[in-house]
Amino acid sequence: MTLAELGWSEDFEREFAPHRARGWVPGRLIRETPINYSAFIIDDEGELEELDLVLGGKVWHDATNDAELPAVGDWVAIEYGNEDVDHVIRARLSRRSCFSRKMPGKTTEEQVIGTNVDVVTVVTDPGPDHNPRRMERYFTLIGRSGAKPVVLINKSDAFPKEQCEEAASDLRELCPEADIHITSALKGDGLKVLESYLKPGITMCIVGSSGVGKSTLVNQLYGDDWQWVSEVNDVTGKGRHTTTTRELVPLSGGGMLIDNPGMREIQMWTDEKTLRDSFSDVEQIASQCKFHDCKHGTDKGCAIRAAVESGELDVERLESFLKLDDEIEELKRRAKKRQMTTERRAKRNTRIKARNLNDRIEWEREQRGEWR
Ligand SMILES: Nc1nc2c(ncn2[C@@H]2O[C@H](COP(=O)(O)OP(=O)(O)OP(=O)(O)O)[C@@H](O)[C@H]2O)c(=O)[nH]1
Ligand SMILES: [Zn+2]
Repeated sequence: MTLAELGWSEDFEREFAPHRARGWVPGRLIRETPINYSAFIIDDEGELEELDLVLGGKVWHDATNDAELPAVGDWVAIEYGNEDVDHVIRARLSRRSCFSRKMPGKTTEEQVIGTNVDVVTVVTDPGPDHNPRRMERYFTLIGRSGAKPVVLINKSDAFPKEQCEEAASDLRELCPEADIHITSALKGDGLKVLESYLKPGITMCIVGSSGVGKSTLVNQLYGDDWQWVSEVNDVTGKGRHTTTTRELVPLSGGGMLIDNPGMREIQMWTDEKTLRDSFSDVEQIASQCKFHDCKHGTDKGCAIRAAVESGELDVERLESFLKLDDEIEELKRRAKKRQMTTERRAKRNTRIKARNLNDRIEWEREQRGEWR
């Protein structure tokens, strides 16, 4: 295997020159845990090798926020350690693209899901999942990342041809930059489309609602050597293949997939936004209730109840709105659990600093302003 097959390019090589001069080697991050990172490197024999790394003090120090810290997909400069000293990330190369989103909940912190992603594939279907408003959110997210948007309108075998074409033309209108394909994973043409993008060195993410055929497609890509278990019961990642699995997977046919819990949650997040948006008229009325935590029952000064009484708001619509709140509560509960995991992760920096004596010395020296 070569660096190029891992996504390395001449631009990276140029940026890496000063690091090479110091004897550091390039590696691509494939995993991030609360205490360390793992990366792929290409060893002297041209073999793919996996290394565990700790974060160097300067990299941590130079990051002005969490989003600038190394993340899965990043290229980093590695200083080799030995039996007694950890391998250390000494620098992060600039990102060609960055797939991120705002963290769930009230924080405005940006959460990086994957970097140096070339193609983001959204899988949907022409029937129950077809939802231009939700797709618009995906397109915004992908557009911001710098990756190429590709859509598979899957399960074409189960819907009339005209319905597939109609869905495709809706989406083409919505996002002319996107490649829109009508596919059937069952018939195997979905795999062909994915493979046409997955040239050597190309990194792809696959997102989309539950049940649209993502794992079917990914399992076809992996072939016999892997199974993608997409059932995620909760945010701890339970039910996934394994929690310590690589989040960046090289495919035997070329190209790589980035798949991590954040990627799977995009679906949850977009659904919450779409759900809320579809009731914006009711939300608007609710915002005029006297109490911000109004249950719209017997509370004093309830604008919703007034709107129902005056006929401005339909009772049935109110009922689904009230149910919607429960649904969103459930989504938030899951998001919060996820955020707790992320916050634990944010604490890793102190631990990393304490983990490695050399790094702590370097860190303390920096704190005293002795760095260079
Ligand atoms: N008719 C038809 N069914 C499909 C196709 N692709 C997948 N399915 C079926 O749709 C169901 C859901 O497919 P999955 O691959 O599990 O969907 P997913 O997107 O991974 O869903 P989650 O696991 O919930 O994230 C399965 O029963 C598949 O066999 C297709 O092209 N045509
Ligand atoms: Zn009210």
